[in-house]
Amino acid sequence: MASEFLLELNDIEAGYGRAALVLRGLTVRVPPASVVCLVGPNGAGKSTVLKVASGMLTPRAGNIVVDGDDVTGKSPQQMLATGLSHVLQGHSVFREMTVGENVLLGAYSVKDRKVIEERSSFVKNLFPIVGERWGQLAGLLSGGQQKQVEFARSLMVSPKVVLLDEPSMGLDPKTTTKVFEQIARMRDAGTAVLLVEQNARRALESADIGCVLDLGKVHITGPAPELLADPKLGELYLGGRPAGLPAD
Ligand SMILES: Nc1ncnc2c1ncn2[C@@H]1O[C@H](COP(=O)(O)OP(=O)(O)OP(=O)(O)O)[C@@H](O)[C@H]1O
Repeated sequence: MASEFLLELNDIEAGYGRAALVLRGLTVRVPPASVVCLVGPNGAGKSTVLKVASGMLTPRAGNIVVDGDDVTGKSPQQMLATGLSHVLQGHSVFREMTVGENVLLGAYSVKDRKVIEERSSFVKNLFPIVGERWGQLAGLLSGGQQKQVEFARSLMVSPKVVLLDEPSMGLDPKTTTKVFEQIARMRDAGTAVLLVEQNARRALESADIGCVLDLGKVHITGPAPELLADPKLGELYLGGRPAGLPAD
């Protein structure tokens, strides 16, 4: 029987070295064909959640389940092999390499040339700019186009869930809108997405499910439109009231 969730982080406790815990009993679940968005104040632990999910940080308690299999304690390479692909915060495109070379880096663990060709065609189709600029230096692309190269690279392992850390960072509002459209395309093409964002309101507008993280726990989770419409949540975490709502 297929699992109800592609990724489950259950009751996770995690932190860095001897410092106090950052995550204190956090639970996040990602259903198939969904974009789940984690929002919360600076330093709440959003990026730490993704590091735990991708095996960069081993939790001190709790478990990680991918499509029904407990994968807690696996290395980043093993997590990638189980179907979790992490796109880190900031820009990770190699500017002096071509777009194609950047994308193919994501397929370094894939040995079958035919599979690599099939997946290359898939990402070129999903992100047309990647196909159009395949042979050009990646450094010549705009910030939003480079993001698409990063997304394409992450899809070359055919992941179950892509983990996106602040995909809108450094992008102007128009480009941000385009990047969120590309994220929805990834979901529609069959890859679930867990993303974290500072730009909470904008991210929730494009997400299916929202999770509000504070003090190392998820305090509220639900359909993103409901979270967006909640005036209390708006004031506390989303930088103001929903549009059109009168003041008390
Ligand atoms: N490598 C690290 N070593 C030690 N502490 C760290 C490390 N990375 C993060 N932290 C600490 O963990 C806490 C949570 O950080 P994290 O980056 O997960 O938060 P965040 O919610 O993503 O923040 P932001 O929105 O500002 O990016 C912070 O107090 C931070 O200082």
